[in-house]
Amino acid sequence: MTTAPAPIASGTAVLLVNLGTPQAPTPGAVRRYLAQFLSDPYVVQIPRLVWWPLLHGLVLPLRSARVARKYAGIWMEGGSPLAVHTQRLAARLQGLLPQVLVDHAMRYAEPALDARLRALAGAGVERLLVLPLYPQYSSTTTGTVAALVERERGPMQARVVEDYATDPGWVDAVAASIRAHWAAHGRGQRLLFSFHGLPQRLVDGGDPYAAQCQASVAAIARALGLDPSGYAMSYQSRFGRERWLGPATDATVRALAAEGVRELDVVCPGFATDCLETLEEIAIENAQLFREAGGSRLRYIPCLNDAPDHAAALAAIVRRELAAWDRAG
Ligand SMILES: C=CC1=C(C)c2cc3[nH]c(cc4nc(cc5[nH]c(cc1n2)c(C)c5CCC(=O)O)C(CCC(=O)O)=C4C)c(C)c3C=C
Ligand SMILES: [Fe+2]
Ligand SMILES: [Fe+2]
Repeated sequence: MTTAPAPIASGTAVLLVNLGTPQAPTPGAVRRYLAQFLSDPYVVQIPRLVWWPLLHGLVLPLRSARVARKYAGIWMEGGSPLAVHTQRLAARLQGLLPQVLVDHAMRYAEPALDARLRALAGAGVERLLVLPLYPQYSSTTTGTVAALVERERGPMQARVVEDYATDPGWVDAVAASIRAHWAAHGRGQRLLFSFHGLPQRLVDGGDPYAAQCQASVAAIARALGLDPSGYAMSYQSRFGRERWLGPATDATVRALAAEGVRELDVVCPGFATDCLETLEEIAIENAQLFREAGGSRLRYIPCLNDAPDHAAALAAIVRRELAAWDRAG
């Protein structure tokens, strides 16, 4: 992970950046990961003097072991799903873009973003296109990646893709994955689009995330020819006590069961790769909630991960961004 990539002729590289994930499904590794993640002022905006004792005295001791057990339930042979799928997607993208170097990094944990930036600069990269693996922009995700890139890019010129929430190639890839899932596993009575949540305060303060999630849903539903009565949208993974974006996924899943929906399909187009929040929270926890509320089956539709048309959509975004960069000089 720390070896410098070979120099490339064009001096241009593409860096995929994902959130990051623990190195092992153990309380210690989860604690180290959460400590770094939840110390980022872009993610938690409580003053350090107040937050630090709470984080280290309460949140980490209470959360680490419980969350480690959840990771253990979804761990793959090659590691955490988010790490495995991100690595495979980067390899697939490199195959489609032989003229540039494709690398990947994580905002938290390994391979660390700041270390990859130094390695790329050291390998002679002059121009770096950063593609955060978040289709919808939020200051808590894309924003913190952009800030770290700006601080650590060294002599490289860097450009960050802000979002691809309604990119036609990406929308078509998501729609195709939903159609393929219906063809292989049957189609439920309703399709739920579930996105990671965000404190409502950030949305009120101008974060475009919620509007972009809505735009993604509208575009995917249009590509599928869905009637508004055929789908719903909600936000999952609430953290802490303040009000988060709603409606909440767990309440929505229960409400749909109470309404008489027996077979429910759930897709998570805010996540480029499968992770704890999809494989555990949706496919295990919410599936159980749905059954407890009277539903018969919740079918989780996987993320695009390293699907060929996912890599093709990202390659098209990269080519377009590099061309725009060339034109801008
Ligand atoms: C204040 C807390 C959090 C904000 C704001 C937040 C925004 C946010 N997160 C994602 C994507 C992912 N989050 C994941 C896990 C995760 N998220 C939080 C907290 C906030 N997220 C925590 C504490 C955790 C860890 C798990 C837990 O302790 O419950 C993941 C999965 C990581 C994995 O290893 O699989 C992803 C992906 C987005 C897109 C987002 C804002 C829009
Ligand atoms: Fe999160
Ligand atoms: Fe969660």
